[in-house]
Amino acid sequence: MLARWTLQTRLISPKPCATIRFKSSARPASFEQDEDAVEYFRKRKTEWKRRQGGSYFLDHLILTVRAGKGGNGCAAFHREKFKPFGPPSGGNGGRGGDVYIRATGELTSLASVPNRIRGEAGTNGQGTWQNGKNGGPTVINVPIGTVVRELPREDPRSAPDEWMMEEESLSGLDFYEKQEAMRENRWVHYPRFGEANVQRDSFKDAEAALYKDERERRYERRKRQIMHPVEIDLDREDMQEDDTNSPLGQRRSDDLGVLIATGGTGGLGNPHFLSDVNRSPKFATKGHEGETITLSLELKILADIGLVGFPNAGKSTLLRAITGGRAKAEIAGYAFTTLNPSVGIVRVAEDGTFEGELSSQTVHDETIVEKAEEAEKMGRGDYAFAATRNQAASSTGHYFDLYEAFRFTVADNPGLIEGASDNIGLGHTFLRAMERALALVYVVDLSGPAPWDELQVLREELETYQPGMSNKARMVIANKADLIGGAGDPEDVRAAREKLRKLEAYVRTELANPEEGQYLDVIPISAKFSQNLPIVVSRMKTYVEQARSQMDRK
Ligand SMILES: Nc1nc2c(ncn2[C@@H]2O[C@H](COP(=O)(O)OP(=O)(O)OP(=O)(O)O)[C@@H](O)[C@H]2O)c(=O)[nH]1
Ligand SMILES: [Mg+2]
Repeated sequence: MLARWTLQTRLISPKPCATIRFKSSARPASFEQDEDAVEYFRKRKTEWKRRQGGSYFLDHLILTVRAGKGGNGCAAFHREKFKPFGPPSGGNGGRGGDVYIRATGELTSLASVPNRIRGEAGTNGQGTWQNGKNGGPTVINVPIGTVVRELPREDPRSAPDEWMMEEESLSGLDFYEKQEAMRENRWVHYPRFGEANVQRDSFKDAEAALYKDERERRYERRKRQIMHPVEIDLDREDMQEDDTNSPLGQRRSDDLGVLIATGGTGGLGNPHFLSDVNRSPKFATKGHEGETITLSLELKILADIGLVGFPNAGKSTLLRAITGGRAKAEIAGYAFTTLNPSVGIVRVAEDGTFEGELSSQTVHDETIVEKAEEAEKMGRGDYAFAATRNQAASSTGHYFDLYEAFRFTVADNPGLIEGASDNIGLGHTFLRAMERALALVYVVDLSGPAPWDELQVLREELETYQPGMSNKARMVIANKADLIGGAGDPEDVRAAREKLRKLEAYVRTELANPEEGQYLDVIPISAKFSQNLPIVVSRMKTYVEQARSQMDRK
């Protein structure tokens, strides 16, 4: 009763939450023991992730780009001894920086791309005809294979452009207030001449011309958005546009990629408004806002193999085990530990050994246990004489950098549960990453009461997400085999064998696709204790090889 009461007060009153807002590493020891608090924070984190609707996953991102704002023009007059009325001398503002997008082989996911990007602003013009400096270009680096699409303006996720933002800020004002606010956004006045300026006909003419120009710009921008929305398939590293300002046939010296948003033009200095009727213009214009564009970035292929399984089946443990601990997937004994798909690279040598196999003695325990062990080792000073990863590898005759013959990527996913299609758990969003995987692998907990039921749910959920998707599944990994069979008691071993056989029978009758001659392999393993992994890796390697050769043939 007491436990429930504490949980409820946390939910309604913000104060205790505020006091326990620290990083997991900085949590006091007592925090980990307060199971209610841990449970509450975990649920809140899962809920938060779900609300994002998958917009920040590694393979998909909604990105708002605003190119740089142009610098303001300057209203100034030349001052010189014996020349009381010098000519207007305000410089123009610098152009705002453009934003480009470029594919690079150095990245493998969209994780490093921020979801808001602002181009560099141009600087303001100054007196004595000094123009402002142009903003430099901003380049967004994305992995090769990224498809970039512009979201239409009607899409609720797309960011408002400068005119929509202005409209919003002016709502509720009367005509004169609006007029004043709009002038404020567009004009720079010579000190103390603001009120006098706006009365003059020359200013009114200039203002009419400015609005006309703005309407044209706005029309052109909207027309472009409708007729030619940005859609780029960045499948090569050297894609770049010719620089329209460079002499014919000459390429831009720097590889900037493809232009996606142009910077705003700089404001005009007051000399621009010099005319027969106005010999002393005391106003200049402000710089234009840069182009705003909302893009959806999608990575075509994220990983070769996708792991699909219930929460806690041991997917993250498996990924760590087959990558030799390089993939930093978090492992814990509660559901939805993994909130984002993460990708690991499996490296296989010529003789079929893989990196994780070299450290087959390693136990991949829960992250919190591993961290505590590491800290203890560190405290004892054990690391001072420990072999480095390369030394350890060379003692077994393997330098992976030298003998690596094949590599493929495996994605660890958040857990999938029954009803994911109704947005229970993390929903389906992360399965998008798996849509284009070359092969899928089911991971089930063999120690559970009915692993075959899990398989059925997984298959149904895949099919609900995308009909035909479950055909990509090639293997069933029966994890946690160490937990069944007891301590070698013949009766327990027999029961364990029986269970495995039942699972195999289920897979053969229910999951196979005999028309295509496809039967799924069932492989019992223990990811935690790295048992029976070589066979898993060699089968995965075969699937990837087959799928790749089929892709080449197409
Ligand atoms: N005994 C035993 N325990 C295992 C094995 N594999 C994983 N576990 C344990 O099972 C629990 C869950 O493991 P995770 O790897 O976090 O499971 P997951 O499928 O990634 O779970 P989610 O991220 O929540 O979907 C942890 O407590 C692991 O230590 C295994 O082979 N044997
Ligand atoms: Mg996990």
